[in-house]
Amino acid sequence: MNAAQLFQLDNNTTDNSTLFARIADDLYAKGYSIQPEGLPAALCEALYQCNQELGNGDFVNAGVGRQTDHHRNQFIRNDEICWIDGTSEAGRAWLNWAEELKVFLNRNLFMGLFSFESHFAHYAPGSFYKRHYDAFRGESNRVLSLVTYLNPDWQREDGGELVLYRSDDDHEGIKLLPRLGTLVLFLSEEFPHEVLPANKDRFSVASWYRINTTHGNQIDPPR
Ligand SMILES: O=C(O)CCC(=O)C(=O)O
Ligand SMILES: [Fe+2]
Repeated sequence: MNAAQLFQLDNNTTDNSTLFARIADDLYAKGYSIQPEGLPAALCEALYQCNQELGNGDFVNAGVGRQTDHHRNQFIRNDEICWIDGTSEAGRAWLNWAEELKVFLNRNLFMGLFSFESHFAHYAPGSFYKRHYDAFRGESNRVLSLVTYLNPDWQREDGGELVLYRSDDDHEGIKLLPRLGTLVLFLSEEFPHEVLPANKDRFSVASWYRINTTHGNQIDPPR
């Protein structure tokens, strides 16, 4: 990272307004947004470095929903994840950027986004995540999914595409290579999607905005 990028990251001086407006327009019109090289350069570089520095021991096997049956789960997904809690500089910068986007979307689309959760994901060669929804109506408070990718020089023959389906009846979908800095957002309850097996290590950051469904004494989401 060069000095200008470091300054930008530390001082949060990136002007995100054009990017955020494009995302909001897309979400309003289509319910999803794909922004190639959308991730601001300094943040992209910081997340990439941070991901590079993670070791095997930092990742845990991903689960599905609230199930703990890993044997069954591995037929649905077999990636590994590492939650981003803001203890690293890059993690904090990412959470700050996501917060800024949240405020923008709430102001412009009245989405009522409340909290944000995010993890690095590693798909080893051959790993996949079968077609799924990130949230089911009435069962979860995840409303908006956000994914970004940390793979420079990713080629078509490397596989590992995200396939975003517009509905249950869509079996063709929109195929997207997991290229460095591409941002993808979609309404969590509206778009089934899958990750096709990759031929080499595939790194990403997967995230969700949630609404606040706290009622009575039940605090939800917990943070
Ligand atoms: O990595 C991707 O392209 C999408 C990952 C995903 O669907 C998920 O983690 O729920
Ligand atoms: Fe997903």
